Amino acid sequence: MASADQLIASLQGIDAKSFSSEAERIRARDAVFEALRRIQSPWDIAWDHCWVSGAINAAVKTLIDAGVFRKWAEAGGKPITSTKLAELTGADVLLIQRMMRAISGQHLVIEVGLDTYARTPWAAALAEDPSFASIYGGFYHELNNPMFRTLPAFLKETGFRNPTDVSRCNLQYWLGRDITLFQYIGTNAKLTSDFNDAMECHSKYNLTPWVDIYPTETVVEAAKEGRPLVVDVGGGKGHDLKKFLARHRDRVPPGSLVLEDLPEILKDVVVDDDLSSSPGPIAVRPHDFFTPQPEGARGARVYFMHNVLHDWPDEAARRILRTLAPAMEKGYSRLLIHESLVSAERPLARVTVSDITMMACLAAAERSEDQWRDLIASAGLRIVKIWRPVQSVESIIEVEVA
Ligand SMILES: C[S@@+](CC[C@H](N)C(=O)[O-])C[C@H]1O[C@@H](n2cnc3c(N)ncnc32)[C@H](O)[C@@H]1O
Repeated sequence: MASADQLIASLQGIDAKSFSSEAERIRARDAVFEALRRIQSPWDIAWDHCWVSGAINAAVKTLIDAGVFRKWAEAGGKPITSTKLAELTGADVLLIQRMMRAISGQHLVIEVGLDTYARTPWAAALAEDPSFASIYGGFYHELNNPMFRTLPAFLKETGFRNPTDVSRCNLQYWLGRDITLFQYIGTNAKLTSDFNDAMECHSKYNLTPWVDIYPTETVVEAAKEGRPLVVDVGGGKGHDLKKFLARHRDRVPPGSLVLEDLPEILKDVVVDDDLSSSPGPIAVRPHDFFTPQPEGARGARVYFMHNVLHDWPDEAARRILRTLAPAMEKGYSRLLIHESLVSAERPLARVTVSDITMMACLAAAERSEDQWRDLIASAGLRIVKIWRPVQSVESIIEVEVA
């Protein structure tokens, strides 16, 4: 018989800082989650799925919109009552009390006294990192979560076929419009900015930075003069180029890091807010990756694609690669595909959740190593090496012209 007291005692005092490395933290987190599922009754699990997710997302979004986390931080971030939070935000005290009780029940804040709450690292991050708070904004709240509502009906209506047509998938079924995901995001400035923030957060919190996986010193060492160093294809806000820049600032000539994305996605992107030089190291170039690379972006040492190809079914992904390949110099240029690999056995839960997300919004998929090999070979390219960090969600597939 397991002793609840013993178990509870062994879990007391554990937090994210209790482990010797990030890989150890993730191992422990996954084990605790697995144990939780074994302890939960079927009803506990259904309760989490069908009640908790919706109610808590709504409470969190309401508290963010009311300014609770921001005002709490401005007031010093110490334990605080709901009454004080209502006073700071001008919101109804009863409403704030109910929302705070709800998120406290999920251990998102800690009840330390009567109606008094302390911040967790999550609650502090909502105030300190605006892009983290915006995850609960236009992208997830207005798009990512609601689009799942229609996925089962769409799959039923289409005879439970695996979707592969990006222009006739669940997104169009849900929206009732003939529009693809990135076109739809581009129609709304707030959604575009929230989407870019969400991608930045993935890049910041969901994985090992690419410069810690791939030996980026080889990029600067081998660089040919007058050529771009890194072209970030579909690079969003440019957060991955900034990681490279932070590592190699002294060895990056002006304009040699090229940020490419659709014009509407790049419209409000600022890459050089912390850089005084002009022109800065990062050149922003609107570009559609279904068209050939422009003159200034050819023959680069590295073409970098982070979470781009998982947005596209095989045929479109092959077209993107075949369109890019002629810009690569054989024996010199590398394509770094920074993506998840679905393991044959016990694939990471983050990857399988992302797989269903790709299915729902783009009729696309996360790929296994074999699927990546087939796709890359079919575009006239070959894999040099797969850099696969321990316990990390995403790997780097290093590719060159075959
Ligand atoms: C999942 S996001 C990844 C963004 C960024 N690489 C990152 O990892 O945060 C995919 C990116 O591809 C861009 N994209 C979609 N279609 C494109 C196209 N036809 N040409 C260029 N970029 C495109 C999107 O705007 C988006 O920024």
